[in-house]
Amino acid sequence: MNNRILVINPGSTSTKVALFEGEDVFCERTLRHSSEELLQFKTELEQLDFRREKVVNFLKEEEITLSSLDIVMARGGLCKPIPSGVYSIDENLLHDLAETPRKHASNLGAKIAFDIASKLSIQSCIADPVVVDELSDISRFSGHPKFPRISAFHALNQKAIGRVFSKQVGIKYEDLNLIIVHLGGGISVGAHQKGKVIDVNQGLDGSGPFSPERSGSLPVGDIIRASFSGAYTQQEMIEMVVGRGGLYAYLGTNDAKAIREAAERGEEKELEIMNAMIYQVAKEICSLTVSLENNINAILLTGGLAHGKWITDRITEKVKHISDVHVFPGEDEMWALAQNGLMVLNREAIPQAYGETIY
Ligand SMILES: Nc1ncnc2c1ncn2[C@@H]1O[C@H](COP(=O)(O)OP(=O)(O)O)[C@@H](O)[C@H]1O
Ligand SMILES: CCCC(=O)OP(=O)(O)O
Repeated sequence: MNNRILVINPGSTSTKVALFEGEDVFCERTLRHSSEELLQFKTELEQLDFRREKVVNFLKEEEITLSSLDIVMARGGLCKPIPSGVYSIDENLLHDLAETPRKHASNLGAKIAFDIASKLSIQSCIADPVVVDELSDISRFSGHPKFPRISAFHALNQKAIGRVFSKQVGIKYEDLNLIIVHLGGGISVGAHQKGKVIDVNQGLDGSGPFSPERSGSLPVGDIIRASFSGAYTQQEMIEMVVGRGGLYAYLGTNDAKAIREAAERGEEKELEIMNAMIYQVAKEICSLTVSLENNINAILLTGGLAHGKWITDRITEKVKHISDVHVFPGEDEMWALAQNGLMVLNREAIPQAYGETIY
């Protein structure tokens, strides 16, 4: 067996697909989806066929023989809160991902992986889905018992980057205190205390800095009044928060690269909005010094926007008094999923049953 692992990772602005052979990447592609392309669908679930077709086309274009695959790994979505780990994709999991009221592209990964794997009678799994929940008790308080804070963030990439950094410094991830910032279509800022994410902004539709396509925290009274004003549908309100919030709302595009380039050229509006986003990210980082009791080994910046040195330099300038800042551009989610797949194939990890681990 060659240990051929197909990895599928749907994010808010892209579907990343890769084929690994053991530890090595054989081929990899980021299939970008523009705001226009995605906004033709009313819900994420409606994007299923569109995204699955993109994955199947990738397999054809790369001339990958389906029968040569050994396992399919996908980034997991907004199912019920579960511990960090690797999970078999089963009907239970697919049901919860289809029914969840919280919509996100990662809800589609398991279904696409399952459909491909079942035809081949091979295993399909998710690992460290976005609902990994290790919050401390105190960080669950929001301000009203009806609305506790929940854990929804870039768990897979934050943990993978935490482990990459731990290897670099020769200290176990479980022995480090880190603030890890994922700067993607959504932005999440996590306090990693000895291997557990004890506090993190709800990076989907809850709180934190605004991002290329999300509003982050909004003035809640104004939101309630707008929701009941009759001026907007529920869908329109949700889209102001996820999909058409943040950079998109201010500038009409979620393409942070193009906006960063314009800001660097000195275009006034782009510069002002980029500076505001950077300011909010830095504020969020500083807030986690409380969660980690000022005992922080390093701050790690990762995600697509971390390719922009202009952005990471500005964040660094604002938070370098807390700890050293290290930049890991892009993300290691594909590699992390492949590693989990390899461990399953080598029987070093036994996939857990989702239904038995829900908190
Ligand atoms: N060099 C760059 N400078 C600034 N932003 C970038 C750069 N490269 C990519 N990006 C932005 O990163 C975002 C996508 O981040 P990524 O982590 O890949 O997204 P997703 O959250 O969809 O997986 C896009 O807004 C893209 O424009
Ligand atoms: C729910 C948090 C995960 C997330 O926001 O992922 P993307 O930035 O890839 O959309």
